[in-house]
Amino acid sequence: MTNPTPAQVQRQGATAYTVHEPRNGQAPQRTFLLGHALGCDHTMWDALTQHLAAENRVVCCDQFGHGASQDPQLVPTGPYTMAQLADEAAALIDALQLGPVVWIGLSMGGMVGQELALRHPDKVSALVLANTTTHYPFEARQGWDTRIATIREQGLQAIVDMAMTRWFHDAFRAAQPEVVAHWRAKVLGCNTAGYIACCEAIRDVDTLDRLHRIQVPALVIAGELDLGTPPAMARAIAGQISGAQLVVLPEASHLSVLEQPQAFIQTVDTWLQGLEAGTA
Ligand SMILES: O=C(O)CC1=CCC(=O)O1
Repeated sequence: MTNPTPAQVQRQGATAYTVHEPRNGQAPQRTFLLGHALGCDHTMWDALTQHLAAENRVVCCDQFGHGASQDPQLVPTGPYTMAQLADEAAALIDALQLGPVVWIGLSMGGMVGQELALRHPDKVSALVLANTTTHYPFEARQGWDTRIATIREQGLQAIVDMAMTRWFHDAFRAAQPEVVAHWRAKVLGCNTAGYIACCEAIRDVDTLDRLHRIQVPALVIAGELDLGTPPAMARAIAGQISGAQLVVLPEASHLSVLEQPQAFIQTVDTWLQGLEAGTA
């Protein structure tokens, strides 16, 4: 696993975040704000952060109930909504005076990014939406209800192995058990109520009818083996945002940035170069 230059965890209200200033010592070319998946934390982005922070400012935040955003005095009680999580991200952008950011979000982070761009269009200059969806069909929403009920009754331990099979495909789990163990421990390290509250926001995500309003450049990334947010969901997003690019990563399932970090980084880089050249 790639570790970025250490950055101190800081806090804005209930939200913990890290800031990486450009390593080249120059003014940042762009400012990126990175939103992680359910059950993870900002370190999910270590490889991408390390790469982008060569020339850019990179801010990573921990979602309520995750990582270092677990102070019971500060973190709101659930259920959460995607609008609420997006407003929290907007408040962070304002508090840190980040200006319009390139939001990169995976799964839950991609859902927050959609709402952020819809509710606060002045705060987003471009979007990367990875392994995410605009909504869930009825059966999948029932699946989230079942997951929530199971956690309420038996704790996160009861769902963590299922989560690993959704996050990482069979060959990856066999080849890199230490990575799987690391992220399994992250799930168990979440605040149970916060995890459930985020599940409720995810279950109710609903942006499809509004997505056409997004005007900024967008890159949509899918994993060809992702069962939770399959490529069809990515196609639906890309079909609604004018000019969006869609890339389906081979041999990747849900946590594509962890399974295929180099391919993920290369995809983002190529798209950013296209933005600069005016071709994306
Ligand atoms: O945990 C999962 O099953 C996959 C997932 C859906 C939204 C998210 O952030 O992770």
